Amino acid sequence: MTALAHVSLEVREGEFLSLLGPSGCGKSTLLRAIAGLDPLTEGRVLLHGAPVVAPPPGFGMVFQRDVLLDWRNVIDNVLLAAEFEGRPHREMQPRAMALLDRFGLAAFAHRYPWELSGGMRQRAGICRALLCEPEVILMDEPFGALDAMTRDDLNGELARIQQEGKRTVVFVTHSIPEAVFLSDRVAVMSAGPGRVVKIVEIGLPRPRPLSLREAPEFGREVARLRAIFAQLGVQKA
Ligand SMILES: Nc1ncnc2c1ncn2[C@@H]1O[C@H](COP(=O)(O)OP(=O)(O)OP(=O)(O)O)[C@@H](O)[C@H]1O
Repeated sequence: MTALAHVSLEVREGEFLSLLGPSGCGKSTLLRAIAGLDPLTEGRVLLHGAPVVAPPPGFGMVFQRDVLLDWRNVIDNVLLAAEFEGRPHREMQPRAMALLDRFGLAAFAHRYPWELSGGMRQRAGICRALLCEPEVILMDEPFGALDAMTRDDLNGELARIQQEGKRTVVFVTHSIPEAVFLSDRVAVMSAGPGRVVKIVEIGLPRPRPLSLREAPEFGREVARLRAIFAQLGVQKA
């Protein structure tokens, strides 16, 4: 089957771009293609003009389910990112600890993944993705399996982190409000085969506190995206 067709998408340096669309429209496939994780049958992905054929150094990834190693404690799971980049644990340990602290996991640094809740595991996965200060962060529905309150917290934290470092983030989500809250631009996708049908600029100012979600301008952006999906015949994205 053809998972994606005629996708043309430019991600700008330092922007937060979401891939938003219904289940099965190819969001994960596109993200994996960008990461160089899956070979393409046609087309290409370029990073600073050079083709991506394998995960480039300087990419951080967070998946739908955390991929922590059960036999390593939390800080050693975070430090795995340093190992992949050939950087010594000693050098990266303070940063790993600072990240764990920021994500409320300092007290759990020496616990094992099976001793943590789902939200804590996902936070540890985010710390790992951020450890080596990646130029690009790719996130595949990282908060999809979390309860609403944890999801809110992590949305706020992610918005702050992206702003501080002006990092490029490509973020997959089903949730229109989540995409509006986090993004500079939203790539609206539809299925059969997967394609990007529209790119929507989100005109909300930054920084964006969580309370912004109660503001009328936030509701207007959400309604604008819902209307696009309704037009496409997708009731629920
Ligand atoms: N390894 C595979 N082999 C065959 N078909 C696949 C494979 N992976 C994905 N697909 C198909 O490709 C399409 C796109 O899948 P993909 O996982 O990218 O969608 P998605 O938008 O991320 O979905 P979801 O939001 O449910 O995770 C789907 O129709 C899926 O069934």
